Amino acid sequence: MRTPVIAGNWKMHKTAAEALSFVDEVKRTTLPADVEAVLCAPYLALPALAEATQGTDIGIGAQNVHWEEQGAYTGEVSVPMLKAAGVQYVIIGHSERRAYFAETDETVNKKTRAALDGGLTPIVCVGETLAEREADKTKEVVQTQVKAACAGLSSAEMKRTIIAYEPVWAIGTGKASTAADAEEVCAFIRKTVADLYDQQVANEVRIQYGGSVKPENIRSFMAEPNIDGALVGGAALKADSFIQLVQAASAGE
Ligand SMILES: O=C(CO)COP(=O)(O)O
Repeated sequence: MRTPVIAGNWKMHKTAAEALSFVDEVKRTTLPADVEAVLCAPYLALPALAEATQGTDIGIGAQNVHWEEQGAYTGEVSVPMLKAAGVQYVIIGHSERRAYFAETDETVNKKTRAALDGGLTPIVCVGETLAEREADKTKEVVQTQVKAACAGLSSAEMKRTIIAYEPVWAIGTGKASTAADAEEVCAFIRKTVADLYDQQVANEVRIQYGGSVKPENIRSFMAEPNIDGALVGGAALKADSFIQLVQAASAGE
């Protein structure tokens, strides 16, 4: 069975010191062993977080990465740099990066390729805007994004890739998708992977839902067969809320 992944995306929140006090609080509880818990922090907090979580089951992720290993790319950070800092995951192609920082399906693919080559687990974000949903284009948009992001990946690489379905209209709005609607799209993403690879690969790929997930609604998403966890923004900024989200994703709940 697929291990659920609950990943907090802190976006542009928390200094290194604030990140450390969050982790101190999380470390005071025992998190369920059947859930992968990940914190995706701003670059500057990553080395401290990686050190503070050594010997725990908490994974650490970045929120972006460049596809080259090094070079004249002012302001960028590479996969080997993240690896050296103790990072294991990286969010790629978040809708905020697509909208504000000109990320395209092509750069998302290059970053996914680089992450996998360098031994990081990519969390690739896909999702439609409100206008696209209203124009009944959700599946078309998501399929195009998944196909582009995963172009050229081997079956083994695809299995290591996490896909996060994040409808743009649900992010930070307090208006989460219904669990049924999210399930429909996540099932469609799994079918897209099955068509691109085979059913076995599709069965192993983890697909998260993201967009206004909170402790109060996470159980409804986790109850769906094709939703394997969540990518969480606002509700992952407080340790007690993050702990509740991870606990709610456990089969023991
Ligand atoms: O963008 C998100 C996670 O990547 C979702 O953010 P919110 O949980 O704040 O809606």
